[in-house]
Amino acid sequence: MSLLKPETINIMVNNGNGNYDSNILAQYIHFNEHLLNNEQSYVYNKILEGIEKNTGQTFFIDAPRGTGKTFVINILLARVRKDHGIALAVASSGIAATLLEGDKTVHSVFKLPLNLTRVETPMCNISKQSNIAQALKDCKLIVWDECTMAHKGGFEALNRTLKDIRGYNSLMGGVTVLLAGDFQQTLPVIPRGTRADEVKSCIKASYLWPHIQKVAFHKNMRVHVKGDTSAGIFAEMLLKIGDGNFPSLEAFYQN
Ligand SMILES: Nc1ncnc2c1ncn2[C@@H]1O[C@H](COP(=O)(O)OP(=O)(O)OP(=O)(O)O)[C@@H](O)[C@H]1O
Repeated sequence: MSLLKPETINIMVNNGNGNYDSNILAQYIHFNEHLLNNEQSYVYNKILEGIEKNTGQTFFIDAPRGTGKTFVINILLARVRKDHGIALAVASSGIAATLLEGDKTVHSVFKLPLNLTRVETPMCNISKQSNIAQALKDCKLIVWDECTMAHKGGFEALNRTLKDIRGYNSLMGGVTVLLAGDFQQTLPVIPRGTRADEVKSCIKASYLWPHIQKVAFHKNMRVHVKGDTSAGIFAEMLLKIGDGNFPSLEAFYQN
């Protein structure tokens, strides 16, 4: 059988029961794995090793816009699913979720409580008899994109729930978790809250944060691979805004 061209491969396709076509996924991996740049490759292999050795680590990829976070995540998802493993992919917002296979928001999949600020030890609203509980028990990888927008209580609720459902008292119940996001974009939104309230509620302020392995991407692949210089200018502008070094639009474009 001849190989499909990368752009014709749709790894989103499954048979509706969550079963993926291993041949299609193998081709997807074949076409894309060797394209990974050095920093992507380092992170990809580190996470893959964690999954294969079942080390139960939680990783955070600090990835500014266009550095290939979605690209790497989708190859990791394909790697797990090709071998019929369960990999769950969620995002904090609906828009980001559409870029990941699975197309689900973290609230809809993990049934996060809505009153995170008022409950001291929140748990996800998942019954142990449900299908999602079974999937959480069996899964090899959980990806949470845009986690930087999430309230730390949601992250802690997931940790508590995974420990309970999987019956294992280590971080995230021993499953490999990949968090991704960019703290220089959107922080959690706290209704009528101050800037300090937002900083206090983001996952960096969680007691779990020191236990997470941090890795980072720096190279803007929209510029390097796609030659999209305007994406580079926009990304640079976002970085300056995030660093608090953005004077004004006029001054930015004059430099
Ligand atoms: N190693 C690579 N080889 C070829 N293309 C790549 C590589 N890494 C990323 N790309 C391409 O670069 C573009 C940006 O990558 P991607 O969408 O994964 O970035 P991102 O970090 O998720 O960005 P954003 O946060 O803006 O969504 C995409 O078109 C992607 O296919």
